[in-house]
Amino acid sequence: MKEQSLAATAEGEREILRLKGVGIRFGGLKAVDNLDLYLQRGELVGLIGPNGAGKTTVFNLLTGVYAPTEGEILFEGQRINGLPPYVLARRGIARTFQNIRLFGNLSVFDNVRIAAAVHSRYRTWEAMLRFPRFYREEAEMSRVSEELLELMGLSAYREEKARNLPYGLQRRLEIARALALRPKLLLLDEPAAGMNPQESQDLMRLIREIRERFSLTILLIEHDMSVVMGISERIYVLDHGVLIAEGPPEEIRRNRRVIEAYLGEEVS
Ligand SMILES: Nc1ncnc2c1ncn2[C@@H]1O[C@H](COP(=O)(O)OP(=O)(O)OP(=O)(O)O)[C@@H](O)[C@H]1O
Repeated sequence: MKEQSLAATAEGEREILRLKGVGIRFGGLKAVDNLDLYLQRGELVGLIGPNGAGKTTVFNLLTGVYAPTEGEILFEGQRINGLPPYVLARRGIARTFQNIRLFGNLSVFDNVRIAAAVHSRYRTWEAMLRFPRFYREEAEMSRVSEELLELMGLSAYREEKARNLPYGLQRRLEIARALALRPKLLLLDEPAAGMNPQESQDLMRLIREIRERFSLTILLIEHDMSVVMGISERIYVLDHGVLIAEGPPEEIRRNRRVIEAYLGEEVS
């Protein structure tokens, strides 16, 4: 009995996220139905499926945009159902969006710098009175933001308005901004959308690099099969809100149901 509970604890520590029978209904539509999913710490996992399968809805459930109508979401062993987005961001869940959501009129640097402020601990009155802690934290946040721009290859665009960046760089900036939240779990929603093959390859390399460097767990929605098959250790496949397969890329590629629902014959 004791051994069993020890094993359960060890499993709990390895596991960062678990969804148990999670579902959400929008009126008559079950966008996600009875979903079981887990992520081990440090894993890089793909989430794929046809348009409208429920992938982005899963991200919205994980980031508190929606509360599940059924089931349970555990993050680091704790139930997070229905917690608001800012709490989940502070707990360590960050995301990028399918439709890029940057502050277009702000500089590249400020987009990252604002996100870094999520963890600032000084109080408003300390900022107003310019207390030392305010200056220390401001300097630290700026330093981290500069580093992230450097890492993402964006330093040269530091003062540029975000809206003026080419599309591929805007996607990189979104990732930099998510990293400024110092996440444990990073959710990437179609990061390679609109990129040419070379940009996608560079992005894959970068995603691997940031995972190592920041000890991240990554869940990735992506329609570009060369990216998702090339980078993921495991893949979940949704169709009409239902999980139809889970496994390593080479299994998913050959899975009959996945081929019929999504991949078609050419990828197999
Ligand atoms: N707020 C909402 N209200 C009503 N229906 C919604 C809402 N959000 C999502 N849906 C519906 O839920 C289903 C799943 O949508 P979702 O955006 O999660 O799919 P997806 O797999 O991310 O698709 P895509 O690959 O096109 O981005 C769709 O039928 C969508 O219309």
